[in-house]
Amino acid sequence: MSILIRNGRVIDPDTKLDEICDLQLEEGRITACGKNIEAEADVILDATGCYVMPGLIDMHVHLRDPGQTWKEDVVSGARAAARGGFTTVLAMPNTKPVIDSPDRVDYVKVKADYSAPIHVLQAGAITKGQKGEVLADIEGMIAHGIPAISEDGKSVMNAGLYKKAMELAARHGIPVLAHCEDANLVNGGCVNEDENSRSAGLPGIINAVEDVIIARDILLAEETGAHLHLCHCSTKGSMDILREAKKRGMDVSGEVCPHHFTLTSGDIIPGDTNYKMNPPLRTAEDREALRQGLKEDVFEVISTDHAPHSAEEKTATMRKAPFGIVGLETAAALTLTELVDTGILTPMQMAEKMSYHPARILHLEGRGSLAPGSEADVVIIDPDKEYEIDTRYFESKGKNTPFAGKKVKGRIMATICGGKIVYQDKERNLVQ
Ligand SMILES: NC(=O)N[C@@H](CC(=O)O)C(=O)O
Ligand SMILES: [Zn+2]
Repeated sequence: MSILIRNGRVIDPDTKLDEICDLQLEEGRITACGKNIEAEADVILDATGCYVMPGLIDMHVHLRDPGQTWKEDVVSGARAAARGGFTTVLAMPNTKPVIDSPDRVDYVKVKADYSAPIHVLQAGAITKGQKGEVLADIEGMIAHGIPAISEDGKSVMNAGLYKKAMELAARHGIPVLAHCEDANLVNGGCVNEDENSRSAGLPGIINAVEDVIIARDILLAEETGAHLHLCHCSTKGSMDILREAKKRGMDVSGEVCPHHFTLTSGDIIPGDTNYKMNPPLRTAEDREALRQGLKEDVFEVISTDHAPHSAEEKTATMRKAPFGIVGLETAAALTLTELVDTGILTPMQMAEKMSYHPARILHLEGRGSLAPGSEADVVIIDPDKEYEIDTRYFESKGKNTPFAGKKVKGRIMATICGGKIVYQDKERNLVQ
């Protein structure tokens, strides 16, 4: 199978190329990039007016498989990813049961290999059952292919245990993905602690819940030499502390999710649990700091924290409903609309944060790049296409998003994974 993508704006952070040209894919690899490639191809795609980027990579998704497959499963999640322009996702281990052993890593791997249209990677939990008491079989899971460890959904509150996990991660050269939340400071909070939470009479979550653990984890990473990656940063403090750590030359990185750079707690529609996620929507000051941190590359990654829940579960009250919103099918459009179209990020930075840096941090050889020899994982995006987000078209089982009905600019036209077209927009046919 060979594909020739003609006349797109090819944006490749790896080779720093940003120009209108053609891209050739053969037998699952990128084989050529240049102007007016004269070659036979099984499929020719006309990408005029579109960005052609390395397939997007999402370092933070919840696929709910095993155990809660009414919310999502490996296959529905992977289809949603393909529709969102993603060719690789990393699933978090807070499933039921928790992915804390080589066998459970294999379960996801086998299911994905047989049935998922894109690459699905699995992160291993840090402690058995995410109970925070004893370490999981981290080395066993590394032998079975996990690219990272994470206790996502919570923090490992025992710093001594966490330090041991970091030492293992450092020894094996894999990153530690840190969900930063001090369990003893949360205090039953369900939204950000501010005048909005107080007027709604809801228990609030203070910024220190996140910042205290970010600071602790950075000190532990400094001590152990582990690569620390901060998940879903939401506060101004996270940006300030991360920037300081980088100034000291530390190997630490951080991600921001589209909802945190788009919305604030002031946008919450009272009682609408599609605005409830963890960490919560913060203040305008926090959002500005996140945007600035993305612009200045303090945060090198945009991830979705795709967290599907069923409509029934989300009909509960703000206090009782589960935390989390879906993100795979809205992330590229929100990034384009909120950050690229506004001049905060260049298209190149978008490709860096949504593909190149995730590949680099997770050590995914041959991904996040359009250089010849790389895997033929490519996304074609029309940055000018305007439309309203409509959850009826979502491939995800989860429809829990605060962005339903939002007008956005930027649409995935095609997703190619391993040299195969795994998603194509129905309105505009690129095939010539
Ligand atoms: N982010 C969320 O609000 N929820 C996530 C957990 C997490 O990513 O921390 C989930 O698993 O539902
Ligand atoms: Zn988390």
